[in-house]
Amino acid sequence: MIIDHHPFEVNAAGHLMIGGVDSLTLAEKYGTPLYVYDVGIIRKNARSFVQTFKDLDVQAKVAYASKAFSSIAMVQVAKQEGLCLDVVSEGELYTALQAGFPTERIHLHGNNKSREELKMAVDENIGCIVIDNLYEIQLLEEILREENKTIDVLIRVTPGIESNTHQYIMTGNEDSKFGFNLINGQADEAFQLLHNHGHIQLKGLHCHIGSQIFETEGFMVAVNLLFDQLEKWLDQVDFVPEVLNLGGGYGIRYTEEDEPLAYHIYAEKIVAAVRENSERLNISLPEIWIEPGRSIVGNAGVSLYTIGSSKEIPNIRNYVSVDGGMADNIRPALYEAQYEAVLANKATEEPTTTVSIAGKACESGDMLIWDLPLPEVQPGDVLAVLATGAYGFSMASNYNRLAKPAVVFVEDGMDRLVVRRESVEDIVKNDLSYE
Ligand SMILES: Cc1ncc(COP(=O)(O)O)c(C=O)c1O
Ligand SMILES: N[C@@H](CCCC[NH3+])C(=O)O
Repeated sequence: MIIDHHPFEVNAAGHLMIGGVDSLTLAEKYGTPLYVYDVGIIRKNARSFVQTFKDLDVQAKVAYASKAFSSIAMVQVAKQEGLCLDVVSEGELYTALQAGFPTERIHLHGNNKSREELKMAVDENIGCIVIDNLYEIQLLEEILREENKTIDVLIRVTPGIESNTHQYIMTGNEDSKFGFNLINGQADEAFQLLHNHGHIQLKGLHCHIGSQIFETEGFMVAVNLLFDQLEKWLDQVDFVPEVLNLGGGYGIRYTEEDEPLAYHIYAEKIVAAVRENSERLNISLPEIWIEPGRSIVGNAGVSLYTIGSSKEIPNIRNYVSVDGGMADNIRPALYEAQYEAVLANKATEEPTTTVSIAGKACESGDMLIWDLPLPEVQPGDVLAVLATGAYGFSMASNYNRLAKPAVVFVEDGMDRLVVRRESVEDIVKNDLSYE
């Protein structure tokens, strides 16, 4: 059964339960489309990374990559769990500040950070800036000189690894817009500028090899490549890194075909590789940082939709349309991402039909799921698309001027609205008249 691949229960009435609440009650109370998160699952995911490092007795920081899902409530959960926070823009940083997130636990990323974003980071005394390019170094130097301040940084390097994932979400390969390439000497150029800098404290290196990765080999190779470079800097100028950040990318289960590793396995393998290399170089073990995004929130999120019209094309396909689609989940259209779904009101009924789930946008590509086995579908049924917690809300748009759905958190049988549904007034609120 589809529901067996996902961490949700079904009640005696056959309704999907999320965090101890009947999903139909949520659909009724808040309307659809609706993003619902089981906060208990978010906490469990976060703790499995944090606990592994504790068990291994290594200094580590787990930074939640807030691009996966950023909202004030989510940032507050990350704070409660003792995580650090990876932000990549003024908006994500502002969200963190509004959430009261401790600034020293915030890390700023981005391949084109603006002067304003860098200044905001410096003014707020955030914990670390991950330097991506030479232009950024120039901007940051100017700001720090003007303000006579210092800040901790990591150099983001691109190790030249083709991770086993979709081309658009692969980031560590040589031909990438991110970071300084290790192979062609760009990383060395950044290092020469940054080590022994008056205002910039170089703490170590960062690399992120890609996203939705199901094996540990790529992380091992990345660690080895980072250490090959570090060895040179150790020999040349006695540079010993205090921090190594291995990024995020830990894969989750969207469908039955996905076979993710338990999160502790990634952490254990990374620690083993860093330990082995540190021993080889005879340096102390650097602090290990990771930046999981999808693996913290992905499987905790469910998108609820109401079924509307359908179109049967004999011998070809049955289309069933829902009240959302690519505007609230662009991933199927953008990456051909696959999802599974159940009827929330018939979650354990055997499938009797196969339908393709269409969104309501004026776009043929607005399909959420192709060929989904379901029980008999009626208008008004609630469809629950599973594992939509990462890069759904955060990549949502107002295409066709569709309003963004609300977000509800559920924990221990209690539900709470954490992002209000947009209204049509919200959609036109920045429009100005031209009459
Ligand atoms: C630098 C960096 N860190 C962390 C992440 C989070 O990745 P994921 O959500 O796959 O864990 C990303 C996105 O891929 C990223 O680019
Ligand atoms: N947005 C991508 C992953 C993010 C990549 C970020 N570097 C996805 O939905 O899978």
